[in-house]
Amino acid sequence: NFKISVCGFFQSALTIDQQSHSVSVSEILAVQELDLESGTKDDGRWQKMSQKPTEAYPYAFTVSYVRRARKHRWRCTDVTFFCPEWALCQQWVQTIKEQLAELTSRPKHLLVYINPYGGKQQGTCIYEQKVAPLFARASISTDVIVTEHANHARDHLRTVAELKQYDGVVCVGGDGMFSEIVHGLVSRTQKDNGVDQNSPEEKLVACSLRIGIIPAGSTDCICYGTVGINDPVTSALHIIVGDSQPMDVCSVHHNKTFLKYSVSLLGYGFYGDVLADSERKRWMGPARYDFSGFKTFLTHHYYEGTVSFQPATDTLGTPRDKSPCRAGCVLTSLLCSTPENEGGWRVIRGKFLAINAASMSCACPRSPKGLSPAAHLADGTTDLILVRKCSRFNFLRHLIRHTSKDDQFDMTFVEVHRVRRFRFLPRHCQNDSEQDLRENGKRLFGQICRDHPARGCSPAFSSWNCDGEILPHAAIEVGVHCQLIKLFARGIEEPPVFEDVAATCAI
Ligand SMILES: Nc1ncnc2c1ncn2[C@@H]1O[C@H](COP(=O)(O)OP(=O)(O)OP(=O)(O)O)[C@@H](O)[C@H]1O
Ligand SMILES: CCCCCCCCCCCCC/C=C/[C@@H](O)[C@H](CO)NC(=O)CCCCC
Ligand SMILES: [Ca+2]
Repeated sequence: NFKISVCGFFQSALTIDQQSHSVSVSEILAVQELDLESGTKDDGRWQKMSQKPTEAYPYAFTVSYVRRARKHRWRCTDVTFFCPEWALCQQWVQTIKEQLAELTSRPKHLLVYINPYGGKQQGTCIYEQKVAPLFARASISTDVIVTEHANHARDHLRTVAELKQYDGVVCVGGDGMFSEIVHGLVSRTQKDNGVDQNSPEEKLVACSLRIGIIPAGSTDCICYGTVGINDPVTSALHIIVGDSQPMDVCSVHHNKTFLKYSVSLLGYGFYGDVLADSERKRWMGPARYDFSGFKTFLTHHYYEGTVSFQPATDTLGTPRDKSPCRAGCVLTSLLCSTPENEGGWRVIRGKFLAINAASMSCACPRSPKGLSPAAHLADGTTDLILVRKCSRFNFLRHLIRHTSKDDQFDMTFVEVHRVRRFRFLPRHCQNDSEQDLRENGKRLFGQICRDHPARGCSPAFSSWNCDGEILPHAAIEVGVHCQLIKLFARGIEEPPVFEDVAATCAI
């Protein structure tokens, strides 16, 4: 009354409850023979088995595999098989091990950076309790570094010898920590390949090491937008199975000098001001964004300037599409190529409450569909969202739509363009040589305005929020580098089919 076959995938028909269940080998995490003589397993999990060996079936092995749970969560589940013969048991264990060994995309050795101060300051605890045991079970070895200061991970990656010994880099933290890893890896790759990051037109060399994110931050929007949930166990399992998700990276330059890379949001005006205010309230933890968001909404500052951009006319999608980027997305599977007919530049001058460039959806627990719901992770474009000066009431309507099904772009004062490159020049910055002088003066004026808000007084300059970090200049040039990095992720899977599986079965 049972059948097991291996034909590209491992299949078992369970005798219990007459249920049948198949698990792809690619989603098996580990196989372990049970030591029945001592009556227990190395890690004590023996107690959890719902059925003990019988005289007829005295040998057993356990397969750990990925089970899909609610809301894109993955969990590690064990199933124990009992065998009548020792040799049969051995044969199964060996066969499964051989099949697993053929999965060459799985990492064996990882470099892990933990930010102990990100989010709710739980990074170390999350890694030790939830992630390290899973890596150990999957026989992944690690070198772990708990960071001691900001940019520790970035600078270590830039200089560490023998980076090639690793199959990937893992960061335990939030978007800021991920950004450090991106800067470290991208800079290192350009240095190793003799590429000058200061040239905005330069084609950058893609990084070969994949990056894993164990979410332990405040927003975790990169993790949320590439996995579908900010859950440490889910992310650890995506790393173990060796998923790979390419991602675009924007380079930001000022005056032909490299400033920063951005993977999620470049936001001037509203999101820049929220961030600038919230940085002074880090002690509040993730709640600082709600506080500063509310405060910034009330101040209702607008900023004048000129946005120039190169529309991505040759792409298959638009920012108003109804279908979001999901696992197996066709735009992501296309190879990046330099468009043959790069379109001309468009120029828009105006007064803006917000200028946002979203290279991915920027979905996060605060806004499950994100700033640009149809943005793609790896299509070589960013969605440029311009929110013109409008009433507080209308801006509130726009913001609230980020949290509902309504279209936040379907408003007269909002426009959105899918672009490959853009520039921003704040008003009063007429030429580059004058720029810094003017910026410093206006920044001072802006600060006075901020500190003593008066009716009709809006500061001349905001700041750019670059993936959660403030940029030192308002005038910037941005270019998208298609699929410059790869993550241990697969994009957000479509809603899973629920499965129930009994924990024990017989061969
Ligand atoms: N040991 C450390 N001490 C102080 N700061 C650190 C340390 N390690 C990393 N950092 C910095 O802390 C900043 C914030 O960290 P992280 O991104 O992990 O959390 P977060 O800001 O709470 O979350 P999010 O970025 O998702 O909003 C990062 O920019 C990083 O450079
Ligand atoms: C009245 C209800 C209004 C609700 C409006 C909700 C709109 C939320 C949109 C969320 C956009 C998140 C963009 C992500 C940016 C990250 O790169 C960055 C680093 O973590 N986070 C922030 O800057 C933190 C920025 C946090 C902003 C709130
Ligand atoms: Ca993109």
